[in-house]
Amino acid sequence: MKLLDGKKIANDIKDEIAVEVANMKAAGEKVPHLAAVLVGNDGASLTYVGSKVRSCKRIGFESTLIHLPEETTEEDLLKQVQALNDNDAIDGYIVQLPLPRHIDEQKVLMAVDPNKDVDGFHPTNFGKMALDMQSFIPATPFGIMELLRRYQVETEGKHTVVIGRSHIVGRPISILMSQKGKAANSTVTLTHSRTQDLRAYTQKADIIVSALGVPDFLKADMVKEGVVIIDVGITRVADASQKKGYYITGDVDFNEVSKKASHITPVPGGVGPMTIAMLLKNTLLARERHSSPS
Ligand SMILES: Nc1nc(=O)c2c([nH]1)NC[C@@H]1CN(c3ccc(C(=O)N[C@@H](CCC(=O)O)C(=O)O)cc3)C=[N+]21
Repeated sequence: MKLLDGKKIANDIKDEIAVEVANMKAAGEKVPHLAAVLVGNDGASLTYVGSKVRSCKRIGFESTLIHLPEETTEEDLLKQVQALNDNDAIDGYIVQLPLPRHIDEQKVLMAVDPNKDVDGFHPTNFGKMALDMQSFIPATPFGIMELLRRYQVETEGKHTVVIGRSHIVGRPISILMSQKGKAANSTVTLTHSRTQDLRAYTQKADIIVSALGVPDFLKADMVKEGVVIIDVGITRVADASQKKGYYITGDVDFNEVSKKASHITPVPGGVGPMTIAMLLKNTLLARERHSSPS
């Protein structure tokens, strides 16, 4: 069994980006500037956004955190988004999800300038991705593809079973895994909560991408020997014996499934850190695309 060490690969990627940023600085160029908008005080969101800001510092990016109160109106958030679109100093930004219930998420995502949409959530970027055109690829699926590539996991002709059809993971990874050319060339089955007899699919899968958010959902008897496991689930489970009051766990029964898997991502330390690294990568790409004509 080989551990797909997202934490290590994410650090490698950050080091590579840091070198490029240093070169930009040395050439007197503007360095990438990432902004994040956070509405409210959701615990997990605070953790992720904090981690993004720290990573920016480490690799030499400029970063701006716009932290708005929970009561922020949709109108005010849309104004903030417009201001970021208009601000030439900002190369890319994200609006952290989930947003408070009184704000229409779709309206906000639609308002983001596609050229600054380093989350890749705007329909223009999503559509371009689906058509194999240059775009911003959502950070989590981008991170999964990069992890598979760097560990040279064979995907061509393999059967990939995706569990979950969310807009930010399941749906885009199903598109990326099926892409042709130099890409994954995998045969994809996208399963979800209405799938009948899910285990009939997972038992046949060469690669499983689980993005469900149900702890310990995927058990050893649901997979075949030699399977590649990508665990995207991240659930905080309350536990008074932990310093933070919770522990983090994935969708996969790691102890048992890892005995059968050829490759497996841990949680934490797998897909999560890769998500942050690829967000930074997208911001670097945004800077490069903004500074070159075309
Ligand atoms: N606009 C937007 N873009 C996102 O990309 C986005 C979002 N909203 N909302 C929430 C999800 C989730 N997400 C994660 C990022 C890093 C870790 C991560 O670093 N996880 C660590 C553990 C972190 C912890 O201690 O909680 C790990 O798996 O090792 C996890 C999850 C980005 N998301």
